[in-house]
Formats: sequence, structure tokens, C-alpha cells
Amino acid sequence: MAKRAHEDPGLAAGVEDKEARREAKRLKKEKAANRAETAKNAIVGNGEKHDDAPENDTLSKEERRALKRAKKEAAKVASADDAAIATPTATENTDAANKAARKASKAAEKAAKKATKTDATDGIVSNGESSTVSRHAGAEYVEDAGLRSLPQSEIDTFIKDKRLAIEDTQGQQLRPIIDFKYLPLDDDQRKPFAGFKAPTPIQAACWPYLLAGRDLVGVAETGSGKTLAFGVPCLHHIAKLSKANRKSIKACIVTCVYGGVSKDEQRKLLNGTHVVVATPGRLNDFIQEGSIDLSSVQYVVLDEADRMLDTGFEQEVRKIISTTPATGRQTLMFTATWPPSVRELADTFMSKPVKVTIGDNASGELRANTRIVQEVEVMTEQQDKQPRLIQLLKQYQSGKNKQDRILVFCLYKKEATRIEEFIRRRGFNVAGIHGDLNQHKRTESLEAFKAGTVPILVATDVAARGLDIPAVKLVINVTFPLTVEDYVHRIGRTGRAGQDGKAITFFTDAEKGLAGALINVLKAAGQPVPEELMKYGTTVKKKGHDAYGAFYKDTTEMKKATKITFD
Ligand SMILES: Nc1ncnc2c1ncn2[C@@H]1O[C@H](COP(=O)(O)OP(=O)(O)OP(=O)(O)O)[C@@H](O)[C@H]1O
Repeated sequence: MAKRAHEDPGLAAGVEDKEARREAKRLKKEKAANRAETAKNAIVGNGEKHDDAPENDTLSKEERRALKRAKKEAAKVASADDAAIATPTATENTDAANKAARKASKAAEKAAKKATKTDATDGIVSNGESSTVSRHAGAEYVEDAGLRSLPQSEIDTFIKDKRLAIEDTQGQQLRPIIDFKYLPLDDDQRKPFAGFKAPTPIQAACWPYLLAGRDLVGVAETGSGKTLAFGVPCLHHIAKLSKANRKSIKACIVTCVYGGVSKDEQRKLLNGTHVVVATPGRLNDFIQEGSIDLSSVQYVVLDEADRMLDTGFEQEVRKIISTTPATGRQTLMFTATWPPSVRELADTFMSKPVKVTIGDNASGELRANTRIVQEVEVMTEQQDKQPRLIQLLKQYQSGKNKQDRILVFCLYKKEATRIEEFIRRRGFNVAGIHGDLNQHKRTESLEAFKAGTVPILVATDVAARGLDIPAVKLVINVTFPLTVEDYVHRIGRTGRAGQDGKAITFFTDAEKGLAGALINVLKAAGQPVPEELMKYGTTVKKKGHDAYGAFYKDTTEMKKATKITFD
């Protein structure tokens, strides 16, 4: 039974020791409070603490271990305390307890010091002010002095001219990196854009937030350079890791670009890989068979994010994300189209993301690249399509344009095969890419088209998204896709990287349900709307197709956010 100190004078020394231990504990608590204060200072603009500035997230593995040790020691001290109370003769234990208390206190102090240091280096210096956002361990962004010293008017002009909107519920304000020279990279990391003049708007706007470790949704038209927008900070992040910490997969980029490469080949490549780029299905296959481990991943990108989150892929993506760390993970979503049906779902994977939208489109309306001239030809008869297609091919591949690349989209694999054959029989040099062809054939077709040796490629929607084929002059939609989002992606294979492009679309009664949404896309891009299309009406069906409709909720945009004005 516990004895009180005054009942036994022999306990006096023990009481003093206890006092000392209490003092040690108090000190430790104080340090923890300081540490919490440091974390609290990891705030963004509006003074709210960032949800994800948890103590442990900012610590390295080593630091976490030290903290764990410290906690253990503290627990030992606590039990030693109890023992001292419970056993009058516990004085002989107090030396050990004192030692443990000192050790625990020291370890906690060390961890706190390290943590403070980490928090400090996670800081962001922007506009001359020093503030801290410790979203992810190691995330560090110090705004370049040159960028900081630019007159605000120059930044404002850039934002206005590029029609850039940044929404951040955290109110963090970071200047867009309007010139490559303001990127904190070494020479090696500059190679991917060595030939480019300036960052594209989506790159300029996203880079600072991504380098600062923030979660982010980036919405920008097709061909606007989104790949480097997430790729550059990804590689920078990995390059910064110590060799020991770089052993496993650190970044995972999930895309829906067509797959089909042999598993064996890919499995071999996984060894020693830092970045994995994969389709959801293949990635889950590897996770299930245990050939890939994403538990050390710190950077997750959903490219073509709307597609990744729609009914076809959502569960696959959920499974993948559940195998990555829940905290300390930076999650990014990039897309050219951002239907309301997936916005709320997207939020469930991210923590207070910044939203960057290019093109006066803060609400994320469905928008096509405005450099693409869009023509819609309404046809009453399906059989009118083939002769018209040949007419167009002749027209656009004549004289000096003989080798111009033309991408012809069909809806179904069988249709694509039929159209490819039909075009070939008419004397054109053509290749095909669709799901019925084996990977070897697909790659061969794609390479020939890219190289320009085969200037016409007939494709299904496997080639609608993500494929970057330079200098496609014309996209012809022989059959309209199942959604208007897919239409925007299909035509987005032309007009890339600042070039002009053209898209000609055959539209028949069969697609009349999509007429309203198509009219909106045409109008938003300043394109003419043919009378014959208007006759189908302008109603936009919320549930155009299962792939987008099943989870449709008539939500407004993302949660209310502060629009940054950079004043
Ligand atoms: N800063 C830049 N200046 C000029 N060209 C660039 C720049 N950044 C990227 N590009 C080029 O622009 C093209 C399109 O880029 P990318 O494929 O990243 O577009 P995207 O926005 O991801 O398109 P999509 O939505 O269709 O997938 C690529 O050929 C890329 O090399």
C-alpha cells in the first residue's frame, strides 16, 4: 500500500528526488509545449493552424525514433515514480529513475531541438516575410530573392494576363515562378525544360506551392504543360532526400494512359525505382502480388484526376492510396476537366489543397483549349461519314501539308479497325491504335505516327488522354465520344504547347443528348455553334453517361476559399 512521505522520514530523500523528477517532467512538458508552439507557428496566412502540421510529420525517421525513445524513458520514469511511492525502500531505485529522467529529458530536448530546426527549414520566405508551413517533412521552399524583389505590378500583370486563379483556404500567398531562373534547382534538374523559354502558367503557379509541400489541384487546358508542373517538384523532392532515405519508391504517379506492357518487364524495372508511373489496374496487380511497396511514398499524383476518380477507377485509386502513408504524404491532382461529380471525392484524398485554375475558370467549368478551332458537322445519315472523312483527309493532306499529322477518333474498337481499313484502301498511309491490338502493334503505330512516317492515326479513346504527340494538325471525330469531357481531351491532342490546332467533329442524332454540353464548350471557347446543333436544344444533362454520372451530386465548387489577389 502506498505510504505518505511524512509517515516515514526515510522517505525525505525520495521526496526530493521525486521533486527533481517532477521538475524534469515539467521541463519536458514545457519543451513539448514549445514544440507545439513551433508547430502552431506552422500556420498559413489566415492564422489557422494547418491540419497537417502534426508533430511527427515534420520529423525524420531518426527524430521520430528519438522521440519514441524519449517517450519510453518518460514512461519508465513515471512507473519509477509510482514505485517510489509504493515502496518506502525505493530510494535505491531513484538513482536509476533520476538517470532515466535526465536521459528522457535530454532525448526529448534533442528531438524538440531537431524538430524546431526542421520546422524552421520548412519555412517559406515570401515577399520578404518569413512564415512557416510544415506540410511535409523536408518540404522547403525559399522564394528566390530575385522573384521576391520584383515589383508587385509585374506579378499582378502575369496573373491577369495568364488568367490565373489560386484558391487557398489557408490563405498562403506565393508568387508564381514566372521564370525558370527563380526555380531553386540545380543544373541537372533543369534539363527537362532546358529548351523552353518560360514556364507555362500552370507550372508557374503550382511550383511554389508544390515545393512548399502543399496538396494541390491543378486545372488547366490540354497540352498546357501539367506534366512538368507536377514532375519538377517531384524530382526535386526526391533529389533532396539522403541516399539512405531514397532507397524505396518515393513518388507514385497514377495515370489512365493506356497500358498493356508485359508485367515481367515492368516487374524487373521496379527494383531500385524512386518514381512509379502506372495505370491503376497494373499498380494494384503489383500491390496484390507483393512486387511493389508504396509504404514509403511521399508524393502521390493523380494525373487526369477526373477520370481517376470517376466510377470506373475510384475503387482502384482508393486501394492504391490506402497503401501509401496517411500522413506526411503530398497529394496532387491534375486535370484539364474537373466535373463537379468528382470534386468532393477528391477532397477526401487531400488535406486542405490549394486549387490552381488557368483561364478565367475558377469554378472549373468544362473548357477546351482555346487555341483549337472547333468545327462541328451535323449529319443526318451515318453513311455520310465515310465519304466526308475522305474528303477531309484529301483536303488537309494536300501539297505542302501532305505529311501533316491527323488523328481520327472512333468510339469502338471494331469501328476503328473498319475505318482504318477504309482509309488504307483509299490510298492513305495510316496506322491504328486501340484495345484490340497487342502492345507491340500499338507502340509501333504510335511511334510511326510520332515520327511522322505514318501521318494518319485512327484511334479509340485509349489515345484521348495524356498522349503528347507533337504537331498533330487536325483531330477528326468520326463518332462522338461518350462524354463531352472525352471530347475535350480528344481534341486536346492538337493545339499543344502553345501551338494552334483544329478539330472537326461529326455529330449525329445518336449523340443528341450531349448537344447542350457540347454547345457550352463551343461557346466558352468562342467557337461558332452550327444551327443544326442548336436544334437539339441546349439542355445539359447532368447524367450524360454512367462513367461520370453515378456519383453526380449537384454541388457547388470546392469549399469556400480565399481568392488570392496579391496586393
Ligand atoms: N514551359 C514550357 N514551354 C514550352 N513547352 C512546354 C513547356 N512545358 C511543357 N511543354 C511541352 O508542352 C507539351 C504538352 O505538355 P503536357 O503533355 O505536360 O500537357 P498536359 O497539360 O499534361 O496535357 P494533357 O491534359 O492533354 O495531358 C509537351 O510536349 C511538353 O514538352
